[in-house]
Amino acid sequence: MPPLAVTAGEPAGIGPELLIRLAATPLAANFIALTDRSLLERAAARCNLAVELIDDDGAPVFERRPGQLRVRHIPLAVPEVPGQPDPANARHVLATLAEAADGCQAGRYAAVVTAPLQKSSINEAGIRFSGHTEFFAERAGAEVVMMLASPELRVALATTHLPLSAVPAAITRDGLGRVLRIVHRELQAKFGLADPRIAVLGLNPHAGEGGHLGREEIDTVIPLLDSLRAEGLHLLGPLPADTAFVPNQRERYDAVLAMYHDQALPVLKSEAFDRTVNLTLGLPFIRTSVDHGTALDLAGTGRGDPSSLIAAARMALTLAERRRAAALGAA
Ligand SMILES: NC(=O)c1ccc[n+]([C@@H]2O[C@H](COP(=O)([O-])OP(=O)(O)OC[C@H]3O[C@@H](n4cnc5c(N)ncnc54)[C@H](O)[C@@H]3O)[C@@H](O)[C@H]2O)c1
Ligand SMILES: N[C@H](C(=O)O)[C@H](O)COP(=O)(O)O
Repeated sequence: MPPLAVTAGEPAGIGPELLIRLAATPLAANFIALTDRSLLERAAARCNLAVELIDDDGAPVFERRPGQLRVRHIPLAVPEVPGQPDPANARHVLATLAEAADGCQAGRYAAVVTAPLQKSSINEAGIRFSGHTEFFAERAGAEVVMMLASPELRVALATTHLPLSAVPAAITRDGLGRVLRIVHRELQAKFGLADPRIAVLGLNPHAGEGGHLGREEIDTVIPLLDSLRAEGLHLLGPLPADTAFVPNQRERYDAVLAMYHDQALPVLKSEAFDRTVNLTLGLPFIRTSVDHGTALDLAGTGRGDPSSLIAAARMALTLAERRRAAALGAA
C-alpha cells in the first residue's frame, strides 16, 4: 500500500512536534511527512527524541521501524518561531496540503493525515482560507461534510467555518439534503453500517418549541426529514440539542448531525479530546485529522499530547486498508 501522507500544519504550532511523536510510535504504518526537513529536526530536538529522517527518493516504501520517518521536503519560507505564526509561511502550509491532495488523487499516498494549522495566519497573508475541509473540497471538486468521531460518538456538521450570524441562512432544504445523503452514504462505506441511524439536531432552543422559538424546524428541517425518510433514510429528529447527547438518547443513533460547529463539538471535545478524530466525508480520498488546534501556548515545549494525531493516523490506516481490500475484492 502507498504510504500515508502526514502534514505538519502550522510550523510555529505543536504540529511538527506531534509528527515526531507519531514517528516514534510502533504503529505499523508507513508515513511520509510533507514538510520542511529542518523543521522536523528542530522539533525532534525540542521533544528530546532521536528520529531518523529519511529523504523521500520516490523509491517503493520500506517497512517503517519505530523512530523512522520518511520526508518529502517542502521548504519553509522563514524559520519558525514556536508560538508565533508567521504569515510568510502561509504558502508553505498550503503547498503541503496541495501535495497531499494531489498525491492522494494520483495514488502516491493511501490517505492524508493533517496536523493543525493556524487559519488566521493564512488569512493574514492575504489568502482567504477557512479550513482544511473547505480547501480539500475545492481542490478535489467534491461536496464534503465535516465529521468528528470518538470511539463513543460521531458528530457531523451541517455548516462548518462561518460566523454564527450566517448559520440560519445557510440551513437550506437542498443543502441539508445533500449533507444528509453524504453522511448516510459514508456511514455505510466508511463505518460498515448497513442502515445508519442519524439524529438531526434542531437549530433553535428546544428544536423551535413548536414554532414559538424559531421556525427553521417547521419550515425547512421537518419537511426535508419526512421526504428523506420516504426514500429510506433512517433519521431521528429534529431533536433538541441540549438533551440529544444524554446517555439514553445515544443508544438511539449512530451519528448526530449538528447544525453548526459549536452546537456539538464542545460535547465531543470535553469528553474525548485525546481520542477524537476529524475526518472529511465525501472526498475521493481519505483524510483524517486531529480534533485540536495549534496550541501555540505549548508549541516548542515538546509537551503537546499526540493522542489525537495517533488516533487520526490509526483511523486513516484502517480506512485505507478497508478501501484497498474492497478494491482487490472487486478486481
Ligand atoms: N485541524 C486543524 O487544523 C485545527 C483544529 C482546530 C483548531 N485549529 C486552529 O488552531 C488555532 C488555535 O485554536 P484554539 O486556540 O481555539 O484551540 P487549540 O486546540 O489550539 O487550544 C485550546 C487549548 O487546548 C490545548 N491543547 C490543544 N491541543 C493540545 C494537545 N494536543 N495537547 C495538549 N493540549 C492541547 C491548548 O494548549 C489550549 O490550552 C486556530 O487558528 C484554529 O482555527 C485548527
Ligand atoms: N472544526 C475543526 C475543529 O474544531 O476541530 C477545525 O477547525 C479543523 O477544521 P479543518 O479540518 O477543516 O481544518
